[in-house]
Amino acid sequence: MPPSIYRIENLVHRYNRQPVLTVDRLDIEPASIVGLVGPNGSGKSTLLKLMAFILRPSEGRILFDGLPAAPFDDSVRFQVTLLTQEPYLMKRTVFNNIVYGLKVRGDRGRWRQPVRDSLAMVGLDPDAFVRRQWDELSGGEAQRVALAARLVLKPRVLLLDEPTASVDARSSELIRNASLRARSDWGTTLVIASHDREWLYDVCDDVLHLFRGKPAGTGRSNMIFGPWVPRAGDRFGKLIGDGSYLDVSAPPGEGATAFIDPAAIRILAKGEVTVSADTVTVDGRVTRLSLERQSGDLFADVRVGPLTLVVRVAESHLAAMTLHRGWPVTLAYRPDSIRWR
Ligand SMILES: Nc1ncnc2c1ncn2[C@@H]1O[C@H](COP(=O)(O)OP(=O)(O)OP(=O)(O)O)[C@@H](O)[C@H]1O
Repeated sequence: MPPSIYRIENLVHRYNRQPVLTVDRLDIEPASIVGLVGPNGSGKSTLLKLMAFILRPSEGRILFDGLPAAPFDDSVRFQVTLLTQEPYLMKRTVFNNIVYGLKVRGDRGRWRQPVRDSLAMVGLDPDAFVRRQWDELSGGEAQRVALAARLVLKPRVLLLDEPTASVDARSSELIRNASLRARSDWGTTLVIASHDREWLYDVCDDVLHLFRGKPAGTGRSNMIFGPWVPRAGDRFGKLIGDGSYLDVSAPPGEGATAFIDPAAIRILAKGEVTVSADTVTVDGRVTRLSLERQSGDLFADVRVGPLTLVVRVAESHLAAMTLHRGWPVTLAYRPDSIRWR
């Protein structure tokens, strides 16, 4: 088996002596597409910069292809490219922006066709765009030119930080397609940080959650923040409007965050009443149904007051319910299935 393209061991990163990221162990397989999700400040951009070798970890090490990688060393840095959150275009034409990385890497080949190919890959007509100046582009076009400038390198690793943050649905779709093509055409490994969970789950093989600077599990997960209010018995709850609550087990502290596995929540079939004393229910409305590419599992997003909960719809339950966008549903779960952090 080839080594992981990245292996992170005992990594701590600090800014001004404050630890912001701690990763005991993380492996990323070649040609995988891995998502990073987490609240603001959870360390996603820091992790991407460390993986791009433009930051040096305060402690620990990053193996690249099984070998310890020296930050700032061109031999690894040139295999990896990072599209930052606010990509910067130089005050030049689109063509010159795109070939810049090739020049830096000492590529003296013919650039015309690769530039045209990379523009086409992000859905920009090469004839209309190669000669444009940097300031003759919309925000979404600039974002896609910046991505084209990374794709032209045919990188082994493409790191994307919030690639869809300021673009419309069509551009998001094009960025998704370009990411999938980079993997299938060149075996590129992608690591993508995004707040757009649905987009991310659609593109990625797996999604890593970061929470307060630490990995907090993989896959689809519901992360729910307090405040938590005492309820009857030993229950607590989160007020979700109109005097209704999302009930939880006793939180370990005031600022604790609840994680509910989508597979631990059930949509009750029509007419079904609950179940057992240790199960609670909450009403919501289906806002989206999606099929996970890798597993073939069906997921429903259910709006519950201000929250959206992701629920895995078990195949055995599918026949017993009709699910449509906009339909009211009742969710049932056991508060003791909640994990706290
Ligand atoms: N250059 C820096 N100097 C000092 N602190 C920093 C620096 N960059 C980031 N931080 C802090 O490190 C923590 C992690 O930031 P990071 O940008 O990695 O988070 P993020 O998950 O990408 O957040 P967001 O979703 O808001 O982009 C935050 O507390 C942030 O304030």
